[in-house]
Amino acid sequence: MLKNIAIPEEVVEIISTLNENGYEGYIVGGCVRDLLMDRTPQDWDLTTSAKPEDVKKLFKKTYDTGIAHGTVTVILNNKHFEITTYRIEGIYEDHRRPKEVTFTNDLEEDLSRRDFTMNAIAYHPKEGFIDPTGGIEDIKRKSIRCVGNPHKRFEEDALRMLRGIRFSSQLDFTIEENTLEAIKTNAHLIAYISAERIKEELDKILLASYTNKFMLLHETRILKFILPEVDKCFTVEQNHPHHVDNVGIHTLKALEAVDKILTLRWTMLLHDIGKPEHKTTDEKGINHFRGHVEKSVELAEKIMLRLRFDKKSMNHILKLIKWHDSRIKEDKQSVKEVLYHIGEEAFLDLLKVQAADAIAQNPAYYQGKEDKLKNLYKMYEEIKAKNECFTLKDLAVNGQDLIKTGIKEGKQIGEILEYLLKLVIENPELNEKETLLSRVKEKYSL
Ligand SMILES: Nc1ccn([C@@H]2O[C@H](COP(=O)(O)OP(=O)(O)OP(=O)(O)O)[C@@H](O)[C@H]2O)c(=O)n1
Repeated sequence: MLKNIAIPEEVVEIISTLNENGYEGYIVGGCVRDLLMDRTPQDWDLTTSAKPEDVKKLFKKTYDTGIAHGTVTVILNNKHFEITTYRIEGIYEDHRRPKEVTFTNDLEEDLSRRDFTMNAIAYHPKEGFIDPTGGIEDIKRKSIRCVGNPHKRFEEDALRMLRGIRFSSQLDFTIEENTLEAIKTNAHLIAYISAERIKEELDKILLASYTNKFMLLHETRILKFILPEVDKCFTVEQNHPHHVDNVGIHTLKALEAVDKILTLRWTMLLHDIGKPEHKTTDEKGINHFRGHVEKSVELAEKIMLRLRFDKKSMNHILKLIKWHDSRIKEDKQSVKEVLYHIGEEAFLDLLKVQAADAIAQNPAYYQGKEDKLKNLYKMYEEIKAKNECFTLKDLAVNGQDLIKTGIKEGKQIGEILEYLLKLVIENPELNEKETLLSRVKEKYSL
């Protein structure tokens, strides 16, 4: 423990300043947890017996962060450190934040109001660890356990249930039995949490190293409340030669198979959510899902609006879901047509999405698909290397050129450009100004 990671000199300086002025000061929370696991902390949070106004007097550069909750940020060497006064939280009214907080002089009281034992450890460079709830042992056991009564912890702040599952998927920790039971019992309280905070935690889970822990969201019933459309997928069997798993398990496998990029992870999570509503079974017992892609797009849009996705990510994800099942023919012309329709960025992502989707299906099916996708990528490279045209901006002729030949400004210009682009996609050698203009003159008798 603490083998490789040094505590920044500024943190040591802040603690010394507090101590020299008669106050206690410790680092606390996520950074102590990270230190104990030999991980580099993202930020360093401190806790102190000094009241916020005293903290402000001790340091030159400070600003109020959450003064009502006792947090002041100190700036040292251009780095920012949050210092929060020891506090006891008052009554929680909305299952998210305490109505008021009371300051205390007792570190242990402060530690005992925190969410999990692994987050309730304080550290002082001279005194070492202060760990009244057994957090160090739990970290060694790779166990996530609530401080005190888990029901009370989750009733106070329902977001903690999602945080617990997020930590489990980031750290590969197991959620301790009573804590897990309490999540199952209190799952419905997640409805009190804002869409933004839910999305933030889901994003972290989707980008975590142990995405298989996503299953905990289903098992605890949290998923039923935050993404019922995805939750339903776990009850839908596919009974199809291409699929060995139910839709939910397939979704999780596809998630793991795609690059750790948020838009791709969300695409995989939502790509089949239309399936539960579009299942039909044929006489051989094989299930079919005709029309599910359109339904997936429709439901995905609703979910992303609900979770307040930014427009750009949302449109990209919708495009990938819409195209995820498309069969791109293995010829350069078809590749160029797809490139024209969805653009380069989406095309490259689509190949990744189709690969992940196939890997997550019956393994026998992926073998053929892998070669096909590689081939499509090769064709794309060739198109790029030869500078072959697939967008209007690559066309050797533009609207102005057409106007100069005597065509009137308006709708017809657009139609002619589309016609020329199609022609050039089929016959790349025609992409020269003179050639294209003479084609136009011929076709439109100019
Ligand atoms: N709902 C919450 C959020 C936070 N905390 C406490 O506040 C500390 C700091 O919270 P935060 O910075 O949000 O999380 P970290 O634990 O630092 O982890 P991460 O930065 O990975 O989110 C936590 O360690 C925990 O002790 C809590 O008790 N309940």
